[in-house]
Amino acid sequence: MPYEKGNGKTVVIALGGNALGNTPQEQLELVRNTAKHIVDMIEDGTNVVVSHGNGPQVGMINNAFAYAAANDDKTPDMPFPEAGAMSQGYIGYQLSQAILNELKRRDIMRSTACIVTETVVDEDDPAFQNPTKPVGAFMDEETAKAKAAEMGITVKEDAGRGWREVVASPIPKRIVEFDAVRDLVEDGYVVVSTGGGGVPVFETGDGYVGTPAVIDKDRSSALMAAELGADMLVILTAVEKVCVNFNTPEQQTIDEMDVAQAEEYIKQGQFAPGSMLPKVEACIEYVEAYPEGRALITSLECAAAGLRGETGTVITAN
Ligand SMILES: Nc1ncnc2c1ncn2[C@@H]1O[C@H](COP(=O)(O)OP(=O)(O)O)[C@@H](O)[C@H]1O
Ligand SMILES: NC(=O)OP(=O)(O)O
Repeated sequence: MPYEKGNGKTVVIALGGNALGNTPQEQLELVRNTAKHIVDMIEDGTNVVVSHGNGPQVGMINNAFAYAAANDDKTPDMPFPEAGAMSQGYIGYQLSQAILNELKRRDIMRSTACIVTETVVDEDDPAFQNPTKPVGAFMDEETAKAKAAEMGITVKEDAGRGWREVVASPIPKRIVEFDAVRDLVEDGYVVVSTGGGGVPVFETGDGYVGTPAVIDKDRSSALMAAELGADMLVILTAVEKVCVNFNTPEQQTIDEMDVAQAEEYIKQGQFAPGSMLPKVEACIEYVEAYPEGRALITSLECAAAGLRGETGTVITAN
């Protein structure tokens, strides 16, 4: 039987950490639930490109290889870009399998395709001088500072939630496999791509070369959504709506904001760096590049309702 094509909107979904959990085993359980919410959108005919985070996972892979290589002579040193590609591979495998199983359960004739994706970054990006992207597990301050001294890594406090290793997070310039993603979407595939923002690569005279960094997946998703001319960028995280005065007695949810209002809130410091700020910035980048589009920030559980315009925070160009 031929596969169906979506006949509705095209959306790029960026999945946050709560959709994936902390270990491969926990993730396998969680992605089944994540897949249900994604397939709720597909069932309405929506064409979906799914991207996902990889901060905890690439940190875990990197630490595991570093530990093993330091303690035996059989384990090779694992370059960071390869660790990033491994994280895309196993997360993408679990996600696309869970989505495919859910599609089959509902007798929806769509199929999935998972692409290990590279994203071009600029060698002169100032991010390489100032690491900001949290990777790996949370630590207490003492452990984090001891690891930093022992291993020469940079650690920072992450939005009031503990300490983590940080690596450079350069700006995504171009998604290398973009044409393949577009063609697959046009052919009706549910595409998992740009995981972990894509493996960061430099474009050199000799071709693409991986570099040790982690791109913010929300920014790469914004780039993908703008290039595709997607109707919506959907950023799914742990909160139903973005707030002002977050976590204070004066907290208020935001239903909708245009770029000017969002920039005003950014000036006021309403969105925490390393968590909500890059999400709002990614939404601004997308609607500025593609003003017909609408960006939505909401929770996984509210995703389908958010697409119907019933909840979440919507960001528009004006
Ligand atoms: N102004 C804000 N409004 C809502 N949530 C905020 C705000 N500032 C910070 N946050 C926090 O940011 C978190 C989302 O960032 P993070 O957990 O890093 O993303 P991800 O879901 O991609 O892993 C929310 O769950 C919330 O705890
Ligand atoms: N690459 C990336 O943005 O990962 P997290 O969402 O897990 O931080």
